[in-house]
Amino acid sequence: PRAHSYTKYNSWDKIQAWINSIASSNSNLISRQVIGNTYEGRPMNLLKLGKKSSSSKPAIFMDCGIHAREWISTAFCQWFVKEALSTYGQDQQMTSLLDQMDVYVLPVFNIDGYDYTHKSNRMWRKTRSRKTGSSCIGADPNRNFDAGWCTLGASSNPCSDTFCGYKPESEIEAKNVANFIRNNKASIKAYITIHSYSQLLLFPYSYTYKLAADHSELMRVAEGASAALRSLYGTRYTSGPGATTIYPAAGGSDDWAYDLGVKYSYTFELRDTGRYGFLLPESQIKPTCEETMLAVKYIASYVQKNL
Ligand SMILES: NCCCCC[C@@H](C[SeH])C(=O)O
Ligand SMILES: [Zn+2]
Ligand SMILES: [Zn+2]
Ligand SMILES: [Zn+2]
Repeated sequence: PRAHSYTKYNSWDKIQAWINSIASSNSNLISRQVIGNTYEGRPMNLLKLGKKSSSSKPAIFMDCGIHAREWISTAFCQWFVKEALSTYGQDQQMTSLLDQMDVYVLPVFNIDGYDYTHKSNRMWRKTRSRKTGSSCIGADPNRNFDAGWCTLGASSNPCSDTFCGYKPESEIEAKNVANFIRNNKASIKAYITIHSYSQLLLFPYSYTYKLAADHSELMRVAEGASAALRSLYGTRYTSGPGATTIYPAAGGSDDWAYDLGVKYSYTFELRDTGRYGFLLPESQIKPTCEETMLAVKYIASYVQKNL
């Protein structure tokens, strides 16, 4: 059977095998922990990148694949891990980052949904949770966090693609991630969540039109990261608060992390702007990931300088 490839959209089985092998590839720089299981019982593997240290280091938390059909997002987290390990020791910025901080990477947040897009419905977005009383399946994890929950830009209809869930963190995947971040909030300085598509770099708030207390700083960093991204292939991103830059949307992981105190909280919407949309060709995985590396490294180095 086809092996794992960084320039293909890997099935969940390939990604799980990749996680197991890469997590044991360099005990000084990477380790793995399971933060809980998905609704259908798949283990949520969190990778921890960073030079091993007996004391706890400041950290960045990045997740991919909240939405099942956004395959370029999941591909990016795999790419990031590969780049981090392969450029540590050569790339000054990555070496400094992993020496000073830890980077937690959740390669696939919504594993059940991701597997479902490979096997059944390519356009599935939500989790695959079931509840008696409704024939419709799943909730939108990015509407299920306890941040203005279900007030706007979300639906209380279980059949909607933006169903907010029966209560905040009703989705076990969201609860597992929220628990981890809550338990580690003293060290987590930044939260980055990867989505597609539209080429946007968003930050809080989406649950209100009110500007965040740190709006101007978050905007400056987003502009710098977008410029870094554009420097490689000229790809243009728009930066701004979610509510006015894309649409109002309550219950998002970024807004929740920000209100918890994780100041540098960003949502990426990767390529493209609609030509292929969620069906971005595999030929664009490499360029998309390379340009996104520049933006993520820009944010990470800014966080480092402002510890
Ligand atoms: N917290 C919401 C950030 C803005 C919306 C992001 C998109 C990604 Se597909 C969405 O969840 O609809
Ligand atoms: Zn998404
Ligand atoms: Zn999106
Ligand atoms: Zn590279």
